[in-house]
Amino acid sequence: MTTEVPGKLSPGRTTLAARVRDLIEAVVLAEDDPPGLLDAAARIEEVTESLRARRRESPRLLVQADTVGRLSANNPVEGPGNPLAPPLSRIRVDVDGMRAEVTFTAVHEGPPERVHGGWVAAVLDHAVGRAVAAAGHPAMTASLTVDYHEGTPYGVPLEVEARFARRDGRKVYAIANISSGGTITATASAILVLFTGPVPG
Ligand SMILES: CCCCCCCC(=O)SCCNC(=O)CCNC(=O)[C@H](O)C(C)(C)COP(=O)(O)OP(=O)(O)OC[C@H]1O[C@@H](n2cnc3c(N)ncnc32)[C@H](O)[C@@H]1OP(=O)(O)O
Repeated sequence: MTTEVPGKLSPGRTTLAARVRDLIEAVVLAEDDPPGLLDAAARIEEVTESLRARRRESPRLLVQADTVGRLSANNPVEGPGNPLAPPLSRIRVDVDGMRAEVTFTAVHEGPPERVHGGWVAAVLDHAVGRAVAAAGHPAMTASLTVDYHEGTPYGVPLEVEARFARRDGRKVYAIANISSGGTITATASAILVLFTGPVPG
């Protein structure tokens, strides 16, 4: 079952997700103090159980969202309701494409001081999906080629850009990049295939 929330998400949900994001970072950076860590684990388990007692059937939480129409606030890249999402901010979507900001943290570290390539690819994948939907061609990624030009830093705001390139039958081509302070660290080219049925939210 999905829940449609017109307009904005409830502040409770975004605040909870933000605090859990902080928690995940604190866990990753916590000093190795076994009794302290076990005590924290027990307290977290209590909170988890209280939330689980009010569990919904589906992770989907649909909100109105710009030109895409509907997008889950629990989307794992963009969604402010999902603690796993970095999430994206300052999202601007129009027929020309998508621009957004994202700030990764130590949680996303792959190479020392740099973002894991899988997270960079996830953001680029999401961005091309958003860009083609905004251009009027909602589609699923069939192929994503990512070139990592430089390490992508975390702890600083990064710019994400994606745009629709062209369409050939059901195939939709798009490109995207992620940059830090004007330096492009990774680029992607993607082939997406148009949805044949209803577009999932
Ligand atoms: C707005 C929301 C923003 C969020 C965006 C999130 C982006 C995502 O993460 S999408 C999720 C990840 N992607 C997926 O799960 C997709 C999994 N793959 C599939 O479901 C299917 O392979 C699918 C739907 C892409 C294509 O299958 P199907 O509909 O049977 O198409 P099919 O007939 O095989 O191919 C259609 C065309 O695409 C081409 N094609 C298919 N796969 C590829 C590929 N990997 N590389 C190149 N071309 C391909 C085919 O050659 C064919 O071309 P042509 O029309 O010229 O003959």
